[in-house]
Amino acid sequence: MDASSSPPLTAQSTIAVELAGITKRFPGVVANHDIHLAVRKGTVHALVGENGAGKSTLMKILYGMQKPDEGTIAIDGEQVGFSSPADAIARGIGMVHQHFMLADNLTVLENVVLGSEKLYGIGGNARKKIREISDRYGLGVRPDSLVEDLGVADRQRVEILKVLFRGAKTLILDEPTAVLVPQEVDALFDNLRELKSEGLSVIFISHKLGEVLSVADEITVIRRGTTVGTAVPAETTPRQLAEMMVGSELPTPETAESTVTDKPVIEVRNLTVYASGGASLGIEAEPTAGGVSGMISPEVAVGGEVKKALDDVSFTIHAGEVMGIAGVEGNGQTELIDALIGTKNADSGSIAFLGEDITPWTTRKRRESGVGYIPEDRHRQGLLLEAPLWENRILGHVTEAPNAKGFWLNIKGAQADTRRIVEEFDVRTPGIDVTAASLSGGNQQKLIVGREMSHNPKFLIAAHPTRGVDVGAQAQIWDRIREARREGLAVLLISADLDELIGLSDTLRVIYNGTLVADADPATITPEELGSAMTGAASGHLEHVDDAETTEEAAGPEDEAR
Ligand SMILES: Nc1ncnc2c1ncn2[C@@H]1O[C@H](COP(=O)(O)OP(=O)(O)OP(=O)(O)O)[C@@H](O)[C@H]1O
Repeated sequence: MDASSSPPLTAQSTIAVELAGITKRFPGVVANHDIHLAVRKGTVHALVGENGAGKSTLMKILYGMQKPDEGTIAIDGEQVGFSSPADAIARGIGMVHQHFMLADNLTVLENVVLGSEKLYGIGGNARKKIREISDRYGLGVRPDSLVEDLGVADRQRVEILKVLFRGAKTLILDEPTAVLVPQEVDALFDNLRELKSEGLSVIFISHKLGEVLSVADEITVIRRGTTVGTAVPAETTPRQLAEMMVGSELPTPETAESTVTDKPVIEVRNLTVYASGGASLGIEAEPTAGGVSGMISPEVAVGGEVKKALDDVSFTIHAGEVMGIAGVEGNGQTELIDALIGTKNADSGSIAFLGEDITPWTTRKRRESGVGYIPEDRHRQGLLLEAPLWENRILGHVTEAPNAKGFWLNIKGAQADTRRIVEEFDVRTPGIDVTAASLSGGNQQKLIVGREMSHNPKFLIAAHPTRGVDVGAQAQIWDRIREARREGLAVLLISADLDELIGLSDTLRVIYNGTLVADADPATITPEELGSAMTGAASGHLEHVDDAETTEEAAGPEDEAR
């Protein structure tokens, strides 16, 4: 941490935003209780806390999305009352959501002016303003680019620009680094420093405590709905911060030992999947926990052009092995997951599970045979948001115990098991009858992981298994995966969290443009090297993967124990 770059935190510094005595109750839950947060002008203020601690609720209150039951908000020393985000925006509050909200088929300019046409019109003036903001804060945004052509980091910059365009003086960034590779995180932090130097303030929510300590000027810690203190990064370690969040000392993580065996669980050979959906193998689209399989034949692809999203991919994962796949989002990971779980058909190639060719199997058959699935998008694919937790327990496992007894649904069994999962995975909820939507993001994730691990899968597809999950719960989920791996579970791990990929994987592959371009040794590779490889610039530490033979060798049990 470069403490010298931070402005002095004196009592004289102007407070840009002050939330005092904020209390917010939901049925059965006090989400915020007497919270105090003071954000100084020209600083990055981090907000940290366990899943369900109340961070998002507090920010929704500041952004006018929710009304507090008690407490006050002051902007530049003046007390305000917000009834909607429009009120908050008018007072200079901007929010960049974790899930980007841009329209893909529109240009940057169109996206930015959408809804605020009155400010600078929709033509030359708006374009000029966008360029001006982009130059001023070093965002490098081009007004006429089509959003669908932009990568994740560029889209995020457009979101930031959109908020600045509307006159934001305080920006709320909700887990902005969750989807970025290390180099992109550095670039984002440079942007934040620019914003600071122009006198703007940033409220930064993150579970990545190392990043928090490197970018924040001040940190507010929330535990179970209440402010428990503030920390100055120069005087705090990640561990101390985590202990403040949890309220107790953290256990020292166990060292991982290799459990890889020579028994193949999943054998993927020459798998090719077209971006447009893939040719139908005569299986009807079926609603599953993995979503509804969409089988658009290549002929209907836009413009008649068919692009390979996954091109001739081969690998083997053995019992007891976690194979991690690193890659910038959109390089074929989604299609690989879809092909493995069966929501998209292979256009050529094969998938064998415990020696049996499952390429033509339905998603349901795969799941019933022992394929577990933690999906990428928990809202669209992992949960029924408006259904109670116990119904979500059944999702994707309708025919299996404890949810079924013979041909019948066993509701009592599902409910009892939901209570067990809530207890065991520390899902913070007032009960199992509340809707999944009312859980905080991290707690929704814990519920999904609990559900999938409860069916003792033999092969687990884990996409971002700890996304949005706090450090304590992350360690717990990793432990559960390691424990199951010791029992012979094979795991395909896809994650944007490079520390997770390196920490959990036995073997590590890099996916780029739909092909596995390299493999890496998790014992020696650094997140930075992996980040470079992901953007297509493979470093010397990586070996080239030519074919299935090389792949098998690299994945073999002779891998050194770590
Ligand atoms: N609309 C709602 N209805 C009922 N309960 C809610 C609602 N929104 C939030 N809660 C509850 O309030 C508490 C705080 O949730 P919040 O989303 O603010 O936590 P968070 O700190 O942002 O967590 P995470 O890090 O997991 O995103 C949780 O117990 C959550 O279940």
